[in-house]
Amino acid sequence: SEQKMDEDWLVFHPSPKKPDFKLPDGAVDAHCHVFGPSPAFPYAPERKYTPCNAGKDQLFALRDHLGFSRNVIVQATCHGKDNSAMVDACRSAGELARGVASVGADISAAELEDMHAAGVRGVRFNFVKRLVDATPKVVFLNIADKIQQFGWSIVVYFEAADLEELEPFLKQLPGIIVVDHMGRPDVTKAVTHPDFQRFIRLMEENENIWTKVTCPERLTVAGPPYDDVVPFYQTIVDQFEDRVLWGTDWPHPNMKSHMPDDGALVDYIPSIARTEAQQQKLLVTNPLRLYWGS
Ligand SMILES: O=C(O)/C=C(\C=C(/O)C(=O)O)C(=O)O
Repeated sequence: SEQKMDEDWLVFHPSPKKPDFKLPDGAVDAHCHVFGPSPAFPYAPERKYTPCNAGKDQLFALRDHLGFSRNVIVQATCHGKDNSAMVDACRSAGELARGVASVGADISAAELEDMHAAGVRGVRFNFVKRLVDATPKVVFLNIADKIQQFGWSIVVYFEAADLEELEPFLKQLPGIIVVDHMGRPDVTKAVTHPDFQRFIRLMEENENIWTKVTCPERLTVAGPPYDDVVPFYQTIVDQFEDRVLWGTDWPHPNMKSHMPDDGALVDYIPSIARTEAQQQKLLVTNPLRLYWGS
């Protein structure tokens, strides 16, 4: 039966603007999701929120509207370990989409092979307490070992307060690790604050750790135009331009303060990556290398 979205859920922007910023040819929206539509693709019983339906056709229409060529579709916690909506979207898009799945320790090589054939190229380990219950780290280490044969990478989602405790675990993970939203820094503390400097040092000391310079709407305290968040992105892009990715985060789960216009988010890119060379790496070279092996 139909699963009703949460009362306080903000639905994605119904008519995003055409961006003023012209995306480079082949640009990749490297962090986005598909939700349902339920009941065809039901939400997980263990979920901590129930989203609006936001299916593959709407995602691909947004891709075309904004001027992107490809998507990396990341499994969201509302679908738990049922990756069917994401895999279906990857299959429909063929070479134009890759996926990042959420799997359990019991995942089989055959299941991984099926997902790889559909375009999945990574797994996601989520540590955000409001989204998931804790998973023993040994489970993640087992999954990390299982995916090496496929050359997959690992997306990790955590909050800045958890980085110190997570750091030894992150350093144990093999392959490329991609941190969602810069590990969610507290932007009321300066870029020079020890907390963000811990994240910078993590990237300095570990060449295999990348990050997404995404979701100013989540990190901001000041609100649009997100002046309090942009210096954090600029610091990361200026220092690690070969290890950054960008994405819309459409359909923007769990936004309560406001719902960004996806076209307006694209227009922030030139303030995040201030040179054409940085924009080319952020939007094309880096995601193609990581998810299309080219
Ligand atoms: O979409 C995001 O990256 C952020 C959020 C949600 C998820 O990632 C998810 O449910 O998997 C959030 O911060 O609520």
